[in-house]
Amino acid sequence: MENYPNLRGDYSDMAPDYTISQDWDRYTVEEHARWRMLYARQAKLLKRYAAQEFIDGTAALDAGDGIPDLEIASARLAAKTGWRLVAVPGLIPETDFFAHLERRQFPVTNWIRGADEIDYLVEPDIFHDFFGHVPLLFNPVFADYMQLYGEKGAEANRLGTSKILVRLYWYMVEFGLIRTGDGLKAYGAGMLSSAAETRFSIKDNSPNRLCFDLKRVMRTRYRIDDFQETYFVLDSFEQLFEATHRDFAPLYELVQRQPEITPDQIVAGDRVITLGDGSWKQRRAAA
Ligand SMILES: C[C@H](O)[C@H](O)[C@H]1CNc2nc(N)[nH]c(=O)c2N1
Ligand SMILES: N[C@@H](Cc1ccccc1)C(=O)O
Ligand SMILES: [Fe+2]
Repeated sequence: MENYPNLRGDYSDMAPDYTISQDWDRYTVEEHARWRMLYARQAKLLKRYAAQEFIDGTAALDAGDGIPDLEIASARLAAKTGWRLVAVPGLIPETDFFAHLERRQFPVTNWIRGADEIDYLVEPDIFHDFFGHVPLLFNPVFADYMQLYGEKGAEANRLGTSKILVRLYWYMVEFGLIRTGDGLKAYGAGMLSSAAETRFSIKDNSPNRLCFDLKRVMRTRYRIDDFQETYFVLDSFEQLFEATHRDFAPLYELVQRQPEITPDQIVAGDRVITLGDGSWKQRRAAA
């Protein structure tokens, strides 16, 4: 939460676990129309840019007609993988976020982005949380991964070390790519809720696209205020699940002792080489 420049949302009447009632009836006609526009535009990009598992989950949700009622969507999701949706006023502290995932509950922000930030916004809104994250919760492997992630999160919080785990979430849940027989596809929620970053992450030749390597992901800092400089590519969701389950804890000690690297750097043996003109650092410093 401390990273985000301006927290929005009404946190006044929420429960201790940050949940609120969605009050689906209070959305305006204009907000529903904005949802339909966002949805129609992004749905057009899925065939070319999104992983099939994501497309399947979107079809199961069938939420194109307007801002979804979370209780209805939650019942449909629970029947499939046991995940439920809860409404929250916006970004919530990592401890609470992980605790929800550990209980197979996904927090969904209750407000929708403004007309002036349709292509990209820094904070998660209901379009990002619902359209971006919920479809893959219909996929059994990813559904289990997200709960495992929550369990690791609770453990990391007890160790006071969630920074490294958040990188894993950031790169592999928010901005992950996957290699398929039909080429490179996006599955990360952070890309697939942003039309601009969806295209950028697959088509643009400026970002690095690296094979998934858990240790490198754990060491690499990320941006919260712009498209990513580096995307990691999975061979399968099972690969992510197995690596996290088996290697996160043992690697954790090692990574703690190594210097962190920025996305425009690569590690060759014991050397760290900065790619490009190092502009990432200036931009980062400016951010
Ligand atoms: C996992 C990591 O802590 C991540 O930044 C969390 C923090 N809090 C959040 N809070 C909400 N409501 N939604 C999110 O996606 C996140 N992401
Ligand atoms: N940038 C995403 C929203 C997002 C916020 C925070 C983390 C990841 C993604 C969008 O425009 O839809
Ligand atoms: Fe997200």
